[in-house]
Amino acid sequence: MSEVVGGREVDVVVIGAGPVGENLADRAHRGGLSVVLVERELVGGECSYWACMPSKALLLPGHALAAAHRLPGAAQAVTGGLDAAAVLARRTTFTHGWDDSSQEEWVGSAGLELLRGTARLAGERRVVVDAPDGTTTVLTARRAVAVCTGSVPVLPRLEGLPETPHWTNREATGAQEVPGALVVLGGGVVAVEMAQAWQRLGSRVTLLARSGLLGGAEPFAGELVGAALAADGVDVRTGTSPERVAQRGGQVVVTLPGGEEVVADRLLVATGRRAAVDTLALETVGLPGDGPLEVDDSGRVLAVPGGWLYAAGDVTGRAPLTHQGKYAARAAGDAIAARAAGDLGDQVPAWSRYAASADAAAVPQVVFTDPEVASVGLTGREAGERGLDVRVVDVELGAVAGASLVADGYTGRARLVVDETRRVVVGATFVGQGVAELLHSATVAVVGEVPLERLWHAVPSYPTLSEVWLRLLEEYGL
Ligand SMILES: Cc1cc2nc3c(=O)[nH]c(=O)nc-3n(C[C@H](O)[C@H](O)[C@H](O)COP(=O)(O)OP(=O)(O)OC[C@H]3O[C@@H](n4cnc5c(N)ncnc54)[C@H](O)[C@@H]3O)c2cc1C
Ligand SMILES: NC(=O)c1ccc[n+]([C@@H]2O[C@H](COP(=O)([O-])OP(=O)(O)OC[C@H]3O[C@@H](n4cnc5c(N)ncnc54)[C@H](O)[C@@H]3O)[C@@H](O)[C@H]2O)c1
Repeated sequence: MSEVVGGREVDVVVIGAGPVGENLADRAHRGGLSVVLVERELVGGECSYWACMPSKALLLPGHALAAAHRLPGAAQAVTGGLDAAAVLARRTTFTHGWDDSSQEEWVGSAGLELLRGTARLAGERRVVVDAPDGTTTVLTARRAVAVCTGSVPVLPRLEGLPETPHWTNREATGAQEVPGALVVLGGGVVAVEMAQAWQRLGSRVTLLARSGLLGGAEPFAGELVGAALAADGVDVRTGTSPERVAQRGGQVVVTLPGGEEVVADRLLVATGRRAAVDTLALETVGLPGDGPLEVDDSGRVLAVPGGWLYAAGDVTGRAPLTHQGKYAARAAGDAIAARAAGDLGDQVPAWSRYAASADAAAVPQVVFTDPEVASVGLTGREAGERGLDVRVVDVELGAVAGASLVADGYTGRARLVVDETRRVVVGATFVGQGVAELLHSATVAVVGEVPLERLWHAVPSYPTLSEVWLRLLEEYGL
C-alpha cells in the first residue's frame, strides 16, 4: 500500500457509528474536541437495525401473550394467537424501516461531523475514508483515532454451508415473513432468543446446539430456557453438531450424525461473533489483522505506542453488549478529552470515570427469552476459578409471593454467589418471567460491594419479585 500523507486535521476520528462510536464521539466532543464520525452502513449500528431492538420487538408480543395465559381471568380474554404480520410491522417501526435519517439528525445536533464511507488506518493518526461515490478523504487526528467497528458473525466450518443460503442475525431480525420451518444452529444468546421468537410467531423450529444452552451462564439458566423452548414446541437437540448442510428444492437439508435429515425452509447460523477489523488495514499501525483490539481500561489499544489509538465496544472482545460498550465509550471519550486538556496521564485510576473497571467484575446481561435470564458478575464456577472462597445460595422464585401473583405456576430460580472472605455478592443470576428489571439491584450490590449485613437493611417491597432478595439472604443465614 502506498504511503498516505497529509489530510484534513481534526481532533478525533471515530470509526464506526454504532451505539459505541456515537457515545464515544459525543463524550469527546462534550470535552471540547472536534470529532469526525465515519460510518459505512447505517448510523446506529448493528444494535438498532439487526440486533437488540428488532430481536426484542419480535420477542415481546409472544411474552405478553404467554403472560396473559398464565393469569386466570386474563387468560379467558385471550382467545387468539399472535398476529405475526402486526408483530413484524411493529418490529419494522423500531428499525425505522432500516432508515437512519433520525440518527443522522442526532449526530448533527450533537455537534459531530458525519462522514459516510469505509474507513481504514494509514499509519499513525491517519485515517482514509473511501466514500460510496468513489471519493477519498484523508483525515489526520490531532488527539486520537477510536475504532468502534463492532463485530460480524462467525460461520463454522461445516460441509456445504458456503453454498447453502442461510440466515445470520441480519435476516433473522429483518425477515418479512415467517418461515414454515427453521433450523437454528448454535446454543448461545442469539440462538435461544431467535428460536423462541420465530417458534412463537408460527415457525416450526429445530435448535441444534453442540453442547448445552447458554454455556457461559449458570447451568440452571440453560436448563430452564431449554425446557421452556421445548414447552413452546421447539425441537431442542443439545449435544448435536450437524455433519453437513445442503440446499434441495428450495429447502435446506441438515444432516445429523447417523444420517438423520432435518429439512427446513430456512437455516439460521448463530455460532458467535468476532471483531470487525477486516477492512481496517491494521498492519499499517503494526497490529495483526485479525483482532480483537486489546485495550486498557481507558480504551487505549495496548500494542500501539504513543497512546493515540483507542477502541471500544464489540471490536475489543471485552463485553460484547450494547450497554457495556457504551460504558466503555463514555470512559474512552472522557479520557481522550481529559488527556487532550492535560488533566489525565497514562494511568487511569480504577473505578474513575475514565476506566471501564466494571468489565472485569460486574457485566450485566439479560437474555430476553421467556423465562428471562438476568445475570451479573461471576458465576459460581468463575468465582471458584478466581480462587475466591465461594458460597452459592439458591432460591426457587415460585415460592416468592410476588412471583405467585404474577403468574400461576411461576417457574424460576435465583442464585447469589458470595465471596465469603469479604461477605459481599460477586455474582447473581435470576431466571424467570419478568426478572430483567430485578437485575439492576444486583448490579448495584456487586459494583458497590455492599456487605451482606448492610444489604439486609435494603427491604424489598411486599408483594414484589424483589422479595427474592430477602429469601436469598435468609437462605444464606441472615
Ligand atoms: C441478534 C442480536 C441481538 C442482540 N441483542 C442485544 C441486547 O438485547 N442487548 C445488548 O446489550 N446487546 C445485544 N446484542 C449485542 C449488540 O448488538 C452489540 O454489543 C452492539 O451492537 C455493539 O455495538 P458497537 O457499536 O460496538 O458495534 P456495532 O453496533 O456493530 O456498530 C459498529 C458500526 O461500525 C461500522 N463500521 C464497521 N467497520 C467500519 C469501517 N471500516 N468504516 C466505517 N464504519 C465501519 C458498522 O457499519 C457499524 O455501523 C445483540 C447482538 C445480536 C447479534
Ligand atoms: N440479550 C442480549 O444481551 C444478547 C442477545 C443476542 C446477542 N447478544 C450478544 O451477541 C453476541 C453473539 O451472540 P451469539 O449467540 O452469536 O454468540 P454466543 O457466543 O453467545 O454463542 C455461540 C454459540 O454457538 C456455538 N458454536 C460456536 N461454534 C460452533 C460450531 N462450530 N458449531 C456449532 N456450534 C457452535 C457455541 O457453542 C454457542 O452455543 C454474544 O456476545 C451475545 O452476548 C446479546
